[in-house]
Amino acid sequence: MTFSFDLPFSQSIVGSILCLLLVAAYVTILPPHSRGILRGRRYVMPPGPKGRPVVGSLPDWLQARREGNMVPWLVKQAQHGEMTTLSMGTKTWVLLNSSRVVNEIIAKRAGITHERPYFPIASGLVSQDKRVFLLKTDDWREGRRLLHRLMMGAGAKNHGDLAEVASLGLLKAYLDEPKEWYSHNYRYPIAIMSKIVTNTPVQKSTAELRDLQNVTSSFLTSINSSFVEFFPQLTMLPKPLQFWRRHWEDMGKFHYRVFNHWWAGMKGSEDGSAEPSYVRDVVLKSFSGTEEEAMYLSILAIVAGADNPRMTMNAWMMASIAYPGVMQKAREEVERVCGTGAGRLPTLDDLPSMPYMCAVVKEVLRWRPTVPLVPQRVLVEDLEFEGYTFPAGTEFLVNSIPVCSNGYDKPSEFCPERWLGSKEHGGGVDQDLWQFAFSGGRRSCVGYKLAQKELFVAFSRLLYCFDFSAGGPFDDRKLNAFEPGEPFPVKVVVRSPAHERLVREESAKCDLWGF
Ligand code: HEM
Repeated sequence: MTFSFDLPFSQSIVGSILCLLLVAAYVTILPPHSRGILRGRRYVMPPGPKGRPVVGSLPDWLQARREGNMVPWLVKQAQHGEMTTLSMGTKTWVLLNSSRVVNEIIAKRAGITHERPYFPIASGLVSQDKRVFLLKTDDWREGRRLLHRLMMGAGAKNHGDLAEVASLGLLKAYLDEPKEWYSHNYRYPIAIMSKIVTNTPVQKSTAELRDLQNVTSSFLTSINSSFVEFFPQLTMLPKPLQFWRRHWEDMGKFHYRVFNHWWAGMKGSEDGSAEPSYVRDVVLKSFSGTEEEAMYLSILAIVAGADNPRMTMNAWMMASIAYPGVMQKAREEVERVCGTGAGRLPTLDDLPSMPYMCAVVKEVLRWRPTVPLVPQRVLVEDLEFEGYTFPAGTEFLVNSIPVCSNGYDKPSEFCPERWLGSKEHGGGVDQDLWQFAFSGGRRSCVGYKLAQKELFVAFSRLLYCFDFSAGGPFDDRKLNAFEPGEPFPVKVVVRSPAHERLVREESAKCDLWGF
């Protein structure tokens, strides 16, 4: 009797405890906006897709990434309005779909939106917790200060000269190896950054450059591409059960090997006889991190300073073959300033006289933004904004394609004219921050000033000296940014013997790649 009474009683206790544990476990994996009831608050979020129980929209996102459909998926999410709420496993994502809300939330409220979440895959396994770009703010601050000093400090006034000199290497390479145009588009910003960071010319083989590009592409695609980024609790499982680890750790080891190889040539010899440089005199002397952290920091400047300009130059090339009429107009402007018969190469001093070319640079950045989804910032305290209440922990992401389309007339057209005419947007290349391309707030791009100069110099000089046409069928929406070979077919031809002579004479004044 006692036995038959005790068993159901003890069973119900065990059952209740199990239920409680399950509820507690479920609550810990709820995204922040669904935990309002626990905090005694009701959060009012912008609209978004309903998603599935527990995982929300995560499976759709991961599938879109796997299939290479990330951009259309992101564009579709913007149909909900200026902001879209997505439940992503344990995370609440809010996509910012217009320049206005990026400015309001990321720039004006930077004090509470500069934090990064922890990325167990992209930052942990792939970057060994050393890539400054993804670090939490306390660990990021010192590296950022040094990067800022490098790109915005006193030395920055020479960056335009470096771009002009390196562009001579670019022109010569286009002349000698026109089929390799896409490789030259990478070596050009690498040559500039190498000089800025190490004060030495870039002396790397094509294979070495390809490795570095591969590292950058695989790093960028590792961000937010594993379900573990969205359920970080899984990293508490015993290591043998973490079946995903091996893949990402191997990637991290490859990145480390490539970085180490570059670093050996960057830090100078042990006896301190290296040229004075940012690495030797700033990073190695004043950075409080380990040498490995110094390596990641120094190489971040090179890869970040090379990859986005590379992709932007490829986008410009796409615009050149898809919109020959626009480029002809830009060329006529350059010729009005530099002469029609291969008179002289355009320089940065010509910039104020070339508003159309400045507008071309801006339009390339708007037309095909190189960072379609800017990695998230975490809100550190609850925020009331325009009728919404966002809980601390909400992750804001800049959804660049809608940001670069919303509010623009015929946004899919490449139309530099849209930047001319109005006082706010017309004129010089360096007139505003162009928030749409370089993000905003405390973590925004530190290299935007250099980018504006080097793109202006490269586009105006290439256009002055070469003709570009399609070398086969192409789709102007497919830039194949992470393709190791030619991303789309282009035929490059020097415009005339006089232009060839100009390139040869100018480039002979400097060593290879201008330094
Ligand atoms: C067309 C050229 C470029 C574009 C479109 C671009 C865009 C961006 C974007 C969108 C970010 C992310 C900001 C965020 O997370 O909110 C970024 C970060 C960064 N960019 Fe650029 N960038 C360009 C050129 C450069 C250049 C020339 C440098 C030279 C050093 C550079 C250095 C960096 C660095 C170091 C970061 C990380 C900043 C940090 O974590 O604090 N970028 N860039």
